[in-house]
Amino acid sequence: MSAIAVVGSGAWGTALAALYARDGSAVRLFGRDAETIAAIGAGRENPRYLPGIALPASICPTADAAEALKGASLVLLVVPAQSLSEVAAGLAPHLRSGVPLVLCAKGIEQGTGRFMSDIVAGALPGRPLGVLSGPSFASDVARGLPTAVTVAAADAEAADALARRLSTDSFRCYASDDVRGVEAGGALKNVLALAAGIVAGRGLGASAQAALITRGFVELRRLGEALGGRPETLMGLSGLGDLVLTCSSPQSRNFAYGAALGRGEDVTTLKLAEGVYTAAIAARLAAKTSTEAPIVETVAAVLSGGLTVDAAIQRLLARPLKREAG
Ligand SMILES: NC(=O)C1=CN([C@@H]2O[C@H](COP(=O)(O)OP(=O)(O)OC[C@H]3O[C@@H](n4cnc5c(N)ncnc54)[C@H](O)[C@@H]3O)[C@@H](O)[C@H]2O)C=CC1
Ligand SMILES: O=C(CO)COP(=O)(O)O
Repeated sequence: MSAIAVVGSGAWGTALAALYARDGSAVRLFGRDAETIAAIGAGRENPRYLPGIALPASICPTADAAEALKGASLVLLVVPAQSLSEVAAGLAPHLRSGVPLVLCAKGIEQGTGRFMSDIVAGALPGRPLGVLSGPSFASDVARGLPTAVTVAAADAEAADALARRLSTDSFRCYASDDVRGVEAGGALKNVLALAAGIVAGRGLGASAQAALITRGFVELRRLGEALGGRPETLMGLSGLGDLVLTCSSPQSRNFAYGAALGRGEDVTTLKLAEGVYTAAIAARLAAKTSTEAPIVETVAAVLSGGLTVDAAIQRLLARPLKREAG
């Protein structure tokens, strides 16, 4: 099989590298952190981001972008959303034309409101793009546990081809031509997972948790549609599917971050929680599109320090009553 280059050697990049290496692809894993790259090469483990999970010996880790991308027929971009613009621009000299880029981050660029596909279309114009998103914890995928995700491309046949290429025996990819819907689902579920974590951390109970997830999904769907996604996509793996996963498991870094906030703990040492960076811009996009998104707005206000957790809960509960379908 042809070579896959994975750009980003954090938890998700390492997991995807392990997935495709086990599936028989030649995989090069590029990371900027030479220490982590050396550790992966020497110990067949990513001690910083996926400790305790054995990685296939066939993964070729490298800190050299040119080496990683040389001859690759598929490139997975797996760096955090706020770094994607810088990383994509740095890859330009090393990328062959026509090689598909698959965007695996879940977020919205803070300063600009751009989704991942907009960022890469700007930094690397004219490249075929796909977006991969859905319920998939890195540690599950790295261990070979099964899941299903969505792979989107603007052209339906290109999406079908990418989904075939990215599917393995344990990783089932559904194709979609709704790029924005898939991106919006992946980005917004992180903000709602923060809210679900806050509810859990504050000890508000399972009933509140279910209510929050359900109303959170209404917001994900409403805002996702306002931003150009289709309802059926937002009800799919990248929206509802990933929302269910991350709102119900402390394995989610966003949920864990929210839970720590809910318990009143220090959050400064916690792992990357993309929702922390997406919340404010998602709230701004809701305002810009006149979309009602009270949970997203409340999460943004708590994160900015404008609202305490208790005041946030009171604010959501005291909203004017309304019809459920509205
Ligand atoms: N961890 C998970 O279970 C999943 C994560 N994702 C998404 O994948 C994206 C990446 O997440 P993780 O790998 O989990 O994060 P992580 O925090 O584990 O790793 C981030 C990696 O990106 C690298 N990086 C950061 N800024 C960089 C820059 N400017 N240049 C080069 N490399 C840079 C870091 O060195 C690190 O290797 C996020 O958007 C996340 O939402 C998606 C699905 C599952
Ligand atoms: O997106 C994910 C699983 O699908 C990972 O979620 P967290 O970033 O909250 O851990």
